[in-house]
Amino acid sequence: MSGDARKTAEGLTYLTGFGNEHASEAVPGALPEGRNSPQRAPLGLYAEQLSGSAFTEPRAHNRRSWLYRIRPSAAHPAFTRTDNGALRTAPFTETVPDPNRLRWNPLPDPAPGTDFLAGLWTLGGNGDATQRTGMAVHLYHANASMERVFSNADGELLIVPERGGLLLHTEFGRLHVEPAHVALIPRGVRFRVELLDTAPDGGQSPTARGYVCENYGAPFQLPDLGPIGANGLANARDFRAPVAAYEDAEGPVEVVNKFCGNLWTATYDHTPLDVVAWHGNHVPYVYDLRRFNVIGSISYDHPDPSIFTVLTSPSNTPGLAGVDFVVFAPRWLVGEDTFRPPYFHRNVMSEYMGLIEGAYDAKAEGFVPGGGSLHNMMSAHGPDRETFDRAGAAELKPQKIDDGLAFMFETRWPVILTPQAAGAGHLQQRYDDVWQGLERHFRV
Ligand SMILES: O=C(O)Cc1cc(O)ccc1O
Ligand SMILES: [Fe+2]
Repeated sequence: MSGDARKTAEGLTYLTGFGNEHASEAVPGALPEGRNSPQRAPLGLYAEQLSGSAFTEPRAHNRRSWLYRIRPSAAHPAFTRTDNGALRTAPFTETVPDPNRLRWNPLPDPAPGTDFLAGLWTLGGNGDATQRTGMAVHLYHANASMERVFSNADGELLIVPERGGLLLHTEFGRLHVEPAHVALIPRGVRFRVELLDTAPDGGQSPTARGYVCENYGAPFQLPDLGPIGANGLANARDFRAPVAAYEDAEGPVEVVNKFCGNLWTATYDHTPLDVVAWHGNHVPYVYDLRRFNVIGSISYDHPDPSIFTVLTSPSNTPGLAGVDFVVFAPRWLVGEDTFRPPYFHRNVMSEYMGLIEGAYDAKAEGFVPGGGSLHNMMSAHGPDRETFDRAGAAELKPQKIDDGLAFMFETRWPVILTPQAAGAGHLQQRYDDVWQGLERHFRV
């Protein structure tokens, strides 16, 4: 059942609830009653199904939406290849997998006129888009709104803004997303990105920067809660889907489609964002990370960060995610006789981390908003020397961590870099040094 439609501060109305069977019409009567595909759809619209799962997947995993649109999506000319820019897709085979701990500064400024699509820059990833497995880590840095429309056949896109608000014009309606929010565009859904904010330095041109997890595998879902109970972590009611809002424009519109790793373009004679009504569960959504209900230890020890999972893309092995999206949100630390920051560890999973604002409690410096770190499978990492020394000497009174918002894309396979990430000018050269000088304290 669909949640209530709610109006937000940004003036947009949303439908609430994760995975719901939503329904929305921008014009009263546009949505057929009692059937999906009447002989003639209301108001002269075309009915079209968009499937996000095989028709026959179990009901709990079945995803599809019905769209009622001015023109059917099929009405378009042939796509032709266009330049992929800095966007790359799995399989990633161009560099030797690197066991080193790696860290990057933010992307350099884009050339004038760079829209969200042109501003996408792939760091690396794993799996194979044609096999619908694995993931990619992208960053974006844009300074122009999209005039064109984009869709991705290869997977869903989890957009994590770090700088600048975005208005996402999707086939399903509009979503507003800003730093500390995330947005998800499902596989195949067409959208364009309008930049909302001017540069922080007071410059007039808008600017937007952030991260994207492209998930080729099973769609993100909420993690099971097990003994946590019926509530907590990301609560389903805080996920917001758009209400139907359509554009009705004739004239040339460029539509770009990423298919098996390449960008293809076609010039339509109308906008494809012409959906007047829809219903279904294959829908885009936004989520405010500040709503995350952080659960942690109230006795001793530092729990594994799986306790901070917002969304998970499961594999066929229970508990083994293709990719998890994890947030390190403001929280209290109260553990007694406990080393409170992240521990030293080696992990069979591979960890890409980014920073949305402030600082991260395992790194005293060098890990900056807009930057990122990669700790691939089994690479040894943890607190830097300064953090280790400080945490070992700290008085263990209750402590609020509220000066930052970090996240992790944690994946079952190593992240293989693109050549542009391996050779980037903004790749830090001496990251290993943060673990230099950890002194020997052993005494018998
Ligand atoms: O490496 C990191 O900073 C991420 C992380 C955080 C934590 O609290 C425990 C384990 C872990 O990998
Ligand atoms: Fe880690």
